[in-house]
Amino acid sequence: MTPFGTRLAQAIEERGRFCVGIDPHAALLKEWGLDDDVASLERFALTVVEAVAPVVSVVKPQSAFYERFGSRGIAVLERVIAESRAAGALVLLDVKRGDIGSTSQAYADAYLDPTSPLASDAITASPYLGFGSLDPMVDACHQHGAGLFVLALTSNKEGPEVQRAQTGGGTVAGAMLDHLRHLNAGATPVGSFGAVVGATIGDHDEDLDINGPFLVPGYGAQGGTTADLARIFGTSARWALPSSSREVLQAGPDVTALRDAALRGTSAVQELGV
Ligand SMILES: O=C(O)c1cc(=O)[nH]c(=O)n1[C@@H]1O[C@H](COP(=O)(O)O)[C@@H](O)[C@H]1O
Repeated sequence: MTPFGTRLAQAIEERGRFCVGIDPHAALLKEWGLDDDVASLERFALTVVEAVAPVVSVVKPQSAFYERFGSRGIAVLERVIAESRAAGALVLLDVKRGDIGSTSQAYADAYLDPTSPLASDAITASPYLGFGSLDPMVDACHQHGAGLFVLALTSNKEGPEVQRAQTGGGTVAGAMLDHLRHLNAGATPVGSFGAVVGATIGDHDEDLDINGPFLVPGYGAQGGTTADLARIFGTSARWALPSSSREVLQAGPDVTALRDAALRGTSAVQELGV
């Protein structure tokens, strides 16, 4: 299987650099004139897939919004994943998993093994049980050409308490970035092991030269802008993938309006020229 980093580079080349989060919030279902039930969840999510999966490089369904409807919600998530991939988008499943190694293996089997019903191109992972606890996921990525986006500097205001804590040689986030740099060493055009760095983070002193991609949430509804991409990533901005959920989803339920919102997002990044 072609490595995820190579597949991401190809998708960006063809479709530009923008990720749409498919997050069916209860408030958005209401805004779209839908009920808060599983039929509405399906209608919402598949409308977004129809609108954006044929045009953006990456979609990012956040699992919690599907899980809250139980097994029938998970069945909708399976369709979102399969139909998005069939339409040519890479699927980054936002599950933020992390556990002891033996359980991480089960998460790898659930999300990264191509024979699983929830198999995705990449997932988000939390390294805060120790980066090495993610080893089974890293191995699965090597085996199946999948990708991992590891939380480094998240977009929420509570993140710095843990992520900016000093370890002696630098910050906790810096240690996570070091691990990613090591995993991506020598990969071309870019490695498969990404970092999550929010568009809302303030100034930082981290070395973001990890030869890997960045998922950049916090863009749009949380206040992040294209100017923040240049500010935060500097020369590493080429592989920074801004991700927006609510700002795009608010354009629905009209399919054309949703697609236009996604295309505007892609153009804004392109115009930035970094
Ligand atoms: O991993 C993520 O995607 C993520 C990391 C982070 O630091 N901040 C963050 O907001 N997210 C996710 O990105 C999405 C942000 O949604 P909007 O604020 O509506 O664009 C949600 O699905 C969050 O769970």
